[in-house]
Amino acid sequence: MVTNGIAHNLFSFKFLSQRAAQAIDVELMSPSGGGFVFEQLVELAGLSVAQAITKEYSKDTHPRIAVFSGPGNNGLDGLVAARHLSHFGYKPKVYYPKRQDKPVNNGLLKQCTELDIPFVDTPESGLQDSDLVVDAIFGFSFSGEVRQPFVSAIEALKATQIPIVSVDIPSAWDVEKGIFRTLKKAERLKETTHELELMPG
Ligand SMILES: NC(=O)C1=CN([C@@H]2O[C@H](COP(=O)(O)OP(=O)(O)OC[C@H]3O[C@@H](n4cnc5c(N)ncnc54)[C@H](O)[C@@H]3O)[C@@H](O)[C@H]2O)[C@@H](O)CC1
Repeated sequence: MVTNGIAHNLFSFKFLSQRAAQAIDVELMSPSGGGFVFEQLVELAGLSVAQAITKEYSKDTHPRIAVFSGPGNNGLDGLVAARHLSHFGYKPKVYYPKRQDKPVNNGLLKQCTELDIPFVDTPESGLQDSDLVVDAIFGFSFSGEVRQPFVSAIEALKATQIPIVSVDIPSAWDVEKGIFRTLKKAERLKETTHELELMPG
C-alpha cells in the first residue's frame, strides 16, 4: 500500500515486480504452498488497508472516506476495507462502476449495503466532502492506457488535494516503472513534485 501522506518514508520501502507479486499470490494459494484460498487473501488485504488508515489518519480528522474500487481484485480489497472502516467508526462511501457477477463480489456488495455504506455514481460525488480517498482501482495486473469507465476516476485522483491511499500501487502508474502512463513528459515532471514515484527493486 502507498499513501501520499507518508512520502518521507518512501525510500525505506521495498517494491515487488509485477511478476514477483503475481508469483507470491500463486504460491500463497497453492495447496503445497501457503494453502490459502482467494477469499482469505482478499479479506486480509482489505483489513490491512483499513488498519493502516487508522494508524495514519484518525477518524477525528479524516472521518469521511471515499473508496474507488476497480473491476478486479484490487477493487475487492477496497470493498473489504470500506466494510472494516465502517466498523472502525469512519464514514466510507464507494465508487464501484464496473462490477463482476461473482459470489465474492456480490457478497461484499451485500455486506457494504447492509452497513448503509453509500454507493455513488461518479468519481466527483465520491470525492465531494471526503477527507481521504482509497484508490483500489488497479493493482498489479494493470497494463496499457487507462480505459473507460476509469479515465475520469484517474483524472479526479490526479486533481484532488485530499490524501490518497493506494492499495498496492497508485492506479494507472506503470506497475514496473511507476508514474502515470497517460501523462506527457512535461506533466510528468509536474506530477513528481507532489506524487510518489515507484521504482522496482
Ligand atoms: N490472488 C489475487 O489475485 C489477490 C489479489 N489481490 C489484489 O488484487 C490485485 C490484483 O488483482 P487482479 O489480478 O484482479 O488485477 P487488478 O485488480 O490489478 O486489475 C485487473 C482489472 O483491471 C482491468 N484493467 C487492466 N488494465 C486496464 C486498463 N489499462 N484500463 C482499464 N482497465 C484495466 C482488467 O480488465 C481487470 O478487470 C492485487 O494488486 C491486490 O490488490 C489481493 O486481494 C489478494 C489476492
